[in-house]
Amino acid sequence: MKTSTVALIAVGAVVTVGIGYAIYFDQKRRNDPEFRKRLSTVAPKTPPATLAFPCISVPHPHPERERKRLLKVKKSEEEAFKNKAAESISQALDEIANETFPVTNQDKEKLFVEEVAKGEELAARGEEFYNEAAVSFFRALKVYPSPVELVMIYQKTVPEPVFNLVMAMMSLDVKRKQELYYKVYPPAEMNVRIDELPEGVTDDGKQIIRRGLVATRDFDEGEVIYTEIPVVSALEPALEGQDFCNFCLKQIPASESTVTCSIGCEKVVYCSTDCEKKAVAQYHQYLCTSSLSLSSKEHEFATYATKNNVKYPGMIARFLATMVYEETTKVPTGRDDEYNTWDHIERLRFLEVNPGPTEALEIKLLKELLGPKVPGIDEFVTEERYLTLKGKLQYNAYGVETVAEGEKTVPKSPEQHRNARSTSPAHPLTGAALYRATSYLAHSCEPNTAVSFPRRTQELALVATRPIKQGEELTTSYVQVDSDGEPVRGHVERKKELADAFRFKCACKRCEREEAAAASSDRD
Ligand SMILES: C[S@@+](CC[C@H](N)C(=O)[O-])C[C@H]1O[C@@H](n2cnc3c(N)ncnc32)[C@H](O)[C@@H]1O
Repeated sequence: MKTSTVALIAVGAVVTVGIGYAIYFDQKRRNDPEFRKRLSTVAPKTPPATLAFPCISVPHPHPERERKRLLKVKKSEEEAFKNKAAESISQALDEIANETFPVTNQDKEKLFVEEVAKGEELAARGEEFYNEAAVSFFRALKVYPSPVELVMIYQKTVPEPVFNLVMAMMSLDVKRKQELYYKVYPPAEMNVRIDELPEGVTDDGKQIIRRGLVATRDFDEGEVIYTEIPVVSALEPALEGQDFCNFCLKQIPASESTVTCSIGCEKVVYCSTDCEKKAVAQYHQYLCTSSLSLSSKEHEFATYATKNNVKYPGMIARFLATMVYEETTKVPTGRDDEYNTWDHIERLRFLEVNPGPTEALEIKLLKELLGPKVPGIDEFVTEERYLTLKGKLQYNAYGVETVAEGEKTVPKSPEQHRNARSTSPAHPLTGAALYRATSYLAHSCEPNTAVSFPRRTQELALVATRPIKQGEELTTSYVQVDSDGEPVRGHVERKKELADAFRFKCACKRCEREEAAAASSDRD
């Protein structure tokens, strides 16, 4: 193999797949569990034991015993080889984690060419150098814009044992990054951590684990534990284009003038030029209906949402656009402890959304809207991924309240999400939003926190409703429990609602007390 084979093919491949958005969706594929599953079926394969531990063949008088002995030796050699390979892979990854990777495209390209050449040269020297060769190929993979394409090129050009080592490094790298997530997120200044907690027991006695928020210090009643900006949000369709900001969901006071869309559409307004700029950059450039005919895909998408009074298709479109924005504007540092929007969302649990004609239509509209503008989106938005995203939004999003009760009547949308002040369901919801940390906030019928929107924007503040000790789990109410300090309904009704909407059995102290009281009055 010529020294430049990989580099030559790789350059060709980048040209074919195109750079830009395609890069992003390619990276997503690499992190995709399905893709990883496919990888794990090819790697790590154990090279023949003779490679590292040549078998010593000694004639033996008992052929059957000898066969068994040889089998045993072979098995333990293979095991030792696997362990040794795993150890050196792990060490190599530790070293690579401490390296600083280049930021500019020029420097990345330089590193890529150097590492690939080094890898090829080492691989050509023979088995003894396979580990080092794999490390070089892996480094090249780290800076290459389209890793999946490069893996395919490696598969065709690199000796099989080296390829298997590169694959094993890739798998372990993804696994490590996943495990690191809850160690670095949420950041310390949020005063909470995400812990594994017991959720209950299955019918066959297995413990169910969920993740929840735990305080990392003490809090007084009324103290703000953290504030959080959502990953994605959306106004109620009925408020769009009126006096509500399309970006931060704030109501624009009558004394202030609204900021209109700089691209020129009349469907949305903003409370400030700052909100307008952010919205256009992050998502509105893909959704804007300006200067387009009424039959355009943008109009069709917007009309669908208004006519059916639904926010989630629009939120999914925004979410995908935001991912593209993030990927094309951020300065990569190559650090393993940095996570993007998808990394956050990927971890959230969700309720299954069944495919039906509504979802099929939404996927079609979304693809027609974004497809021509975002290369790679067509393959990325599979039916499964769309339903998963919708399920995650429906399960985890909060209703956002940016107006006081009685200030405005907003038609309720048919979509399900948790309401911030579930003790006051009459409170009008301005929209819905998905938050990274708050998504992990569990339910209790006597919670120790409340979700609020003190700036009357999408920014959420989690407030302690009683003194909280470090290490205590934080909870809020997903459903209406009290009204003006008086219970509005009993544990049976609350439990039913929680089971229907969130599929879990509430076992909070209040439910326990009420159940015990009901049981004792039944006995009397
Ligand atoms: C909004 S989701 C939160 C899940 C979280 N975002 C995650 O991805 O792990 C709500 C789910 O958390 C679990 N949960 C919340 N509060 C709970 C509680 N008090 N007891 C048991 N499970 C609870 C239930 O599975 C519920 O359906």
